[in-house]
Amino acid sequence: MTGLLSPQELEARLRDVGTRRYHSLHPFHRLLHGGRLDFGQVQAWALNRYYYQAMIPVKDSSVLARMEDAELRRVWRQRIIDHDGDHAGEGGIARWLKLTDGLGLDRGYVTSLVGLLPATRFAVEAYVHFVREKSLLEAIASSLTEMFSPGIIEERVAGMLKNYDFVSRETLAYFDNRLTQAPRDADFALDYVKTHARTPEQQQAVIRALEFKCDVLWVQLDALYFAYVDPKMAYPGAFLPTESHAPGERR
Ligand SMILES: O=C(O)c1cc(C(=O)O)c2c(n1)C(=O)C(=O)c1cc(C(=O)O)[nH]c1-2
Repeated sequence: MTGLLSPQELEARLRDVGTRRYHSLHPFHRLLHGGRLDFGQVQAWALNRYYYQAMIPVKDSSVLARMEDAELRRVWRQRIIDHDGDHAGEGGIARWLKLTDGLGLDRGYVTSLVGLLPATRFAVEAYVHFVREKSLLEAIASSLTEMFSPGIIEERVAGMLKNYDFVSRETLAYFDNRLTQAPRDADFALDYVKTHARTPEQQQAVIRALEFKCDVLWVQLDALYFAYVDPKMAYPGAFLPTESHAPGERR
């Protein structure tokens, strides 16, 4: 068993997990950002990721419900507001739907989840269950992938704007707010785990929680790759792009 790490050593171990396992390394993202996906494949990505977006506030509500400290709840509740907004039509989920609108996907179809790949559903549900079942420390640690998200978001927005004429700054606006929200959230969560993981066992549990979360993100891209890139075996009933993938062409 590894001995007790200093807070700095723990942070270094966590950053190392990201370097090796974060979903920026996945071949599907390399294709997405490099402009090598067609319109239908980008639609499939946005449609599946909608479920992740929609469930993030459900996940954070579960985390919040387990916090017995009002000060902690006051900080964490901002995450739910960021995604749900204060009013209908505001917040991250609404902005994600602007992206699926911009890609010509019917809102009713997207939000019905009918076209979702089963692996997307299972991965996202696993994240929600994880934060309910594990310790609060592990639940908070599992959000730490956000330490690595500003890099991938900058790469994604620049790459997609350059390479696809069917997306615009406006349809990708979801990511603008994430560039400030993610570092704020990640700094808080990182400070929390560095302060509260006080035994070797707790520190290992924190590292495993981050590895688990990398798995949640990675497996969603595995499923997209299998269904829509190679060997293109989408689950029966899952979203199928139309035959023609001319950029800008609507389904
Ligand atoms: O675009 C991305 O690559 C990316 C990654 C992550 C992440 O690393 O978990 C999140 C998001 N985006 C995101 O938009 C988001 O709201 C979010 C919330 C969380 C979380 O675990 O609480 N991760 C992420």
